[in-house]
Amino acid sequence: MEKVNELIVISLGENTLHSVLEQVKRYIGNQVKIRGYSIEKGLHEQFDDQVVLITGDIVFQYSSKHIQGAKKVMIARRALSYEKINQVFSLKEQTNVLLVNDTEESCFEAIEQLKSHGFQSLNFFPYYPGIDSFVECNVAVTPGEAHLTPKGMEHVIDIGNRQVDITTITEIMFEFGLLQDSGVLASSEFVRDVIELTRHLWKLNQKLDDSNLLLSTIFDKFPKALLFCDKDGRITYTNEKMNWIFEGQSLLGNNVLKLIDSEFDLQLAQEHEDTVAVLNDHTYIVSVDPVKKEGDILCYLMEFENYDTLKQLDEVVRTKINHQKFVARYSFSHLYSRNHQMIQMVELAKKMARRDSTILIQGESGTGKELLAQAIHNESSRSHLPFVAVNFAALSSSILESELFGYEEGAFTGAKKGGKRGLFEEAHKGTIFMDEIGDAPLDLQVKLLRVLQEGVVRRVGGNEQVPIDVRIIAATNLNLEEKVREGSFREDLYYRLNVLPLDTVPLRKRQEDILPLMQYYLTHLSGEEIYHVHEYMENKTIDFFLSHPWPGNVRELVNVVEYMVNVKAPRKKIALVDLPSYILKEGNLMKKEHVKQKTCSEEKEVLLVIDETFGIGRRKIVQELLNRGIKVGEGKVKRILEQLREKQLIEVNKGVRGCVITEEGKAELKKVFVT
Ligand SMILES: Nc1ncnc2c1ncn2[C@@H]1O[C@H](COP(=O)(O)OP(=O)(O)OP(=O)(O)O)[C@@H](O)[C@H]1O
Repeated sequence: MEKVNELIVISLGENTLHSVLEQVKRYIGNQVKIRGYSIEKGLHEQFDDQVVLITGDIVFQYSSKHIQGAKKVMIARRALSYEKINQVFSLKEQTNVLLVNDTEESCFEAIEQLKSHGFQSLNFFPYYPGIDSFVECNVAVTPGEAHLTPKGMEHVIDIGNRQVDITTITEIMFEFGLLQDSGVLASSEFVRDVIELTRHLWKLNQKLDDSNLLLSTIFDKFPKALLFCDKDGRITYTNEKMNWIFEGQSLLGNNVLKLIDSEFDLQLAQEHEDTVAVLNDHTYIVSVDPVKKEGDILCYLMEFENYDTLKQLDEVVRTKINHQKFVARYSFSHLYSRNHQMIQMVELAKKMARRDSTILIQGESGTGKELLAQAIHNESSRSHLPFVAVNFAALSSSILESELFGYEEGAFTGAKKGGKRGLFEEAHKGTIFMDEIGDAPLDLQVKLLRVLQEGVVRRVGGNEQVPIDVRIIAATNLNLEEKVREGSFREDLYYRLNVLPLDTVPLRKRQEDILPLMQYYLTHLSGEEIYHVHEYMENKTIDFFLSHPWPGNVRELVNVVEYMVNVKAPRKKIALVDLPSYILKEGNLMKKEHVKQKTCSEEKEVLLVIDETFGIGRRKIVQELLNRGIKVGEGKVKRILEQLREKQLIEVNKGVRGCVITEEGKAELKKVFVT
């Protein structure tokens, strides 16, 4: 029999015919002649001994007489075009949709296919030319037959002609013996189609990714912690600040109700404007907003604002507004520390606040001595009465005297008419804070002592004794014991002041406080809610801060934070180079010293402690070494002291004078620490 090299394609409508012809020609158009016919236009030929491709079962019914003598009849399997189907995804569940096609059968076929592709939740109703009646719908979906949709249809989605699938193409090729020659070509054509489709999907994805990035950047810059969760509370999105509440860990997929304290209720929370909730041991003001689409709740947006910070800001604002001359602004809630020694000290201070005895606060500059004094006053029964601060380092002896004790009219040239009440009188019934008391001139010390002993003041130029009832809190960053030994501070005054001693701890000895204090002040000074310092600065900057010696203590830290808040560029974290140069220099110096100290023997460590703390006893040396991370028992320190004494590097005195370094000792230290 003569070899047939022609393919006959028969479809119901012209539209489908053109689409199928175009597709089949792409694969085998070079090797096989292809002719097409539609039932729509009418069939007049017989296709005996021909190879025939029909576009559906229904075509068979209409063309059976013409193709019964055909050599082979194949039915094309056709798939939906994924490229165009995405519009159907935008339809809401349970929407009534008119499926428009050229025949009843092709309508049902397309409906079946759409359902099998996951569109079960749409209600499809068929529409084809000649249908008796049909369900009125607002939306029509059609595979390439948009021209058939009934008039007045608002929304028509054309998902395009269905594509002849690869198995049908393979069947045709097999029939024409082309599989070996063109099979590769056909499959590569098919692969190309798949690649095209993938590229298209990738582009769509890319667009989604871009808008996601945009949105998450906006959310990350938002000043509060945010999350989205579904109706059951399962978290679907969190911004950076939210993650920092949980120390940077991702919360996606967790249930927000399990993260919040048990009494929290999503429904109730959205009815109230602000609800208080506890998360990871901190209190937050939470507001919940439902995100709705066409009346249905899609998800919830939850905002969290740090309640503790808000409360403190509120207190500061209130005390600033109320600020009068003699008001203490700070309370214990402003004094932050996780350090064991500091916590104990604060507990002690709270107890002392209840009594009236004199307190002496000793500690390095910037460690919060004044803050502590104000907190003690505000915790005491005198809190509603004046808190008067006087700085002994800032004023000369004569001015100090008239400021403290007041003066009578005509007491000296320039004295005010009618005289002036002194600070002791102003502080009557309240507290007087004598800052930098170590700098008080000796002559004034005598007068102070008398006031403390007798509870009366005498104005400059006056004779009258004015009784005063004040609570005294003194502070110094100098070593008063040493000053007593040197003779520059009166021993009797020292004992009079040192009734209730408190010692603040330098920041370098409480590393655990550095980052929380930074976070606290970043939030206060930037006006933004900073949930974790990592939001604000690079890891290297954080490491630097953790190893910085902080000679200016918390005051220095507050200054650095203020500097950072001023220089920080939007969307950029603070890097080391952004820090003020003085702090970088301090850091380097410290590192060198640290290296040297590490190489130093215990004997040298003890010598160093004695050098730094004039007249120190054995027990205090052990404690000081511990503070520096060196554990040496008292017995060993005793032996070391003995050796140092034998080498004449120190003098060991009995009683208060303790151990003192000698000139030889100092020279020895220099040898160790020469760079
Ligand atoms: N534990 C702390 N928590 C929060 N802020 C602190 C703390 N300690 C100190 N500060 C802050 O550090 C700064 C310096 O504190 P303060 O003036 O009380 O130090 P000081 O020891 O009195 O310093 P100086 O001896 O130089 O007078 C202040 O802004 C204070 O609020």
